[in-house]
Amino acid sequence: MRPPPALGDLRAPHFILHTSPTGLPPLSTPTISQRTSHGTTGAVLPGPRTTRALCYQGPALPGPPTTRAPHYQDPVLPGPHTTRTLHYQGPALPEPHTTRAPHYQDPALPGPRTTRAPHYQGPALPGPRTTRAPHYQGPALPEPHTTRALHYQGPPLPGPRTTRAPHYQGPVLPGPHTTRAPYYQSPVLPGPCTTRAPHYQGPNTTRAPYYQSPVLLGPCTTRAPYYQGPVLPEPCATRALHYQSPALPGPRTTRAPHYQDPALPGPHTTRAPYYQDPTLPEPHTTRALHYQGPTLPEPHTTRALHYQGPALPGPRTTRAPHYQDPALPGPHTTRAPYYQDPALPGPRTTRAPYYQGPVLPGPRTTRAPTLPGPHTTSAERFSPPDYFPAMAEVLSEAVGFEQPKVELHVHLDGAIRVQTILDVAKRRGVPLPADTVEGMTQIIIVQEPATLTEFLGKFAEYMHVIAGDREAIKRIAYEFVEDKAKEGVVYVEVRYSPHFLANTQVEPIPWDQEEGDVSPDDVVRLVNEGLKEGEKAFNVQARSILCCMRHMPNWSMTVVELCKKYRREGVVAIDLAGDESLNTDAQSGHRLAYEEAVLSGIHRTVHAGEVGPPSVVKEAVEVLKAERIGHGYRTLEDPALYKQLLDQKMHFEVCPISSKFTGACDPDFTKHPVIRFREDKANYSLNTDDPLIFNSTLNLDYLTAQQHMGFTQEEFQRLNICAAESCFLPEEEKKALLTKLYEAYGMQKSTGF
Ligand SMILES: O=c1[nH]cnc2c1ncn2[C@@H]1O[C@H](CO)[C@@H](O)[C@H]1O
Repeated sequence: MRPPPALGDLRAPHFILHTSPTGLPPLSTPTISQRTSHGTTGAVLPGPRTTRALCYQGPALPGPPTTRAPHYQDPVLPGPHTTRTLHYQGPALPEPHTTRAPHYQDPALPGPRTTRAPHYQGPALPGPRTTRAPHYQGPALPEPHTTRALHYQGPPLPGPRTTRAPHYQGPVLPGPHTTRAPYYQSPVLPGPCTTRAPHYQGPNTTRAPYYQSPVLLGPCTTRAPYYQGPVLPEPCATRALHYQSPALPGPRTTRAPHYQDPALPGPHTTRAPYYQDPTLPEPHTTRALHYQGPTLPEPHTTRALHYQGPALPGPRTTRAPHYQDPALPGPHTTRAPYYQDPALPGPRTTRAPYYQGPVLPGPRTTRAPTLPGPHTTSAERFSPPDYFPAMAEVLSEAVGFEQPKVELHVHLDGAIRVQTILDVAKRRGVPLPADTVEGMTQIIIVQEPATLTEFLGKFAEYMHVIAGDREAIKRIAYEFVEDKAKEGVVYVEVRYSPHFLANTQVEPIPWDQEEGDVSPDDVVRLVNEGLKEGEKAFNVQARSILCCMRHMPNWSMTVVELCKKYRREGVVAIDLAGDESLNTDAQSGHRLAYEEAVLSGIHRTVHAGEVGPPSVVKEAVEVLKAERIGHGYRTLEDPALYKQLLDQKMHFEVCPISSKFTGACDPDFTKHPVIRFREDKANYSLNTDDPLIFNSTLNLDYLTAQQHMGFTQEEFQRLNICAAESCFLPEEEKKALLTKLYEAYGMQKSTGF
């Protein structure tokens, strides 16, 4: 038997190359004259000059050395001179002259000499010698000879005995045994009996993950994640996550996260996170998260870790936390926290380590945290502030409202015990700037009214200690419930970003962590466990809300999937948190996630109108279908919108102390929007938001409302009943909670508000 020719041996023994007159091989594909020393002729082979396939590498051919041309795949080799096709790697063929298609791997073919072509996807094979499609791995097929190909994408299967596609894991399908294959991609999901994509668990029809049809009708349609199709024709269409086409046609279009094309044409375009091109042409463009480029050329640009807001107006630009360039040019610049350059040029200058206050007014002035006068220095001599407005009230142990309370808006990562941060840091060997509760508290807390952006920077002081540590994550959830019990809370919905506490499967890994093994999914399970154990130990009902983050639209689909996955383990809703001053309109990631939440029956709340304008509230309600609004203070600036929300009994999650320290509201509490809410008998609640960072408690929020805004016990009762009515518990459990409150308040249910 003749061995097959090696790749470098094409001309021998069967090939003759027609070479060019120069003697060199021609540039075009050489003509191959085919010949054989054996004159045998198979039925399908045209003549005696058959040859071996180019690159044939199969086993020795059993018969005489006839062969087929490259890529020849006719399975019906009738006679004794058949051969193997290119790349054949199957098992030994049982009979001398049959052949198998390439990649065919089922050894159990029932009949003699039958075979199917690779990738066969046709209908049921009629006779006893049928076979399965390549790679088919599904369960036993109910009928003896039928089969469906993997990746079946046809219309609904008509009869009761059709099969399920391999890997199908969805819920029970409504019709008798029909199904769609995984990767079903039909855009026309018409009626109530259409099926769900794999993993889909919601009540209504939906599109499959990875849905890619480009023909979405109408101006406001969205594209699926991973959409990579052609340019979208309508102005309001959003771009898919990972969309990378530079040809965005209209003004105000946004770029997908990870978009990195520097040639953004219009004045309103935004840059994606991770954008790192230093040559931003327009004065009002913003810099992306983690921007690390050179000095910014224009006076109004800014840098800030996480800062993504609009251009800062004046020459007092700020530097990002962690910024360490000592060459700060102007008189009003500030130093970043951690700035430690000893070579500060002028007299009396100093920077307290970890200084995070607002822009300092004069040249070279400085303040250690909370030092009262100008030009003072030394963080060591720092003592706790006496101007913190509510501190005296805490010390007096006055209680604003002693009856059972419901809290709906509190961030788990903004409600950690300082002692726990210290303990975990010690156990993990994480250095911290202070090793006492007092010292660390002073570093973490917001000392005076700041901006939301500055406030959000505070999380960076300690999140790296807790994130990625299973024990710590579970512990903070458990301790949180204990703290709420002590505050007289009987039902709480606590929120957090699973991504912010993870150190793997999150892009980018937050808080400068090394990659680890705690995924957002793990985080949710750990928090669920901690809350559950806390519930048992402290007799508080605790549910959770998972946060999408404004600056991370590419996390949002995962967030909604986690909501769906853990809806039976205490996760009740999705939220959108983070810096509202970001230009987020048409951020498809959030929009798609909220669409999915609607379709899946996941409850929805959105941070809106805290520092952002009423349009953000409107968008939250109309586009994201929010059922509650986080904060919502600035709704009052749009009377029509406010009236509409009053009429529809929209719930406002009000956080009085928070609103002062994030700069959301006038620090004068007598001017607080919640007074208007009260007067209008709006549906709202009182909440702490981030008690760690505001150094506050729920009692302090109630005391503030009582002492500075004239709230009565009756109003406290009313707002707690509003909170219970707007909570995200299932109806039955909500009723039980309401009954508990009515009893505690000594009310008949009918006297509700
Ligand atoms: O008042 C707030 N407004 C907007 N975002 C907030 C506020 N408080 C906390 N977070 C953000 O929500 C994340 C998840 O809990 C926190 O890490 C913080 O970044």
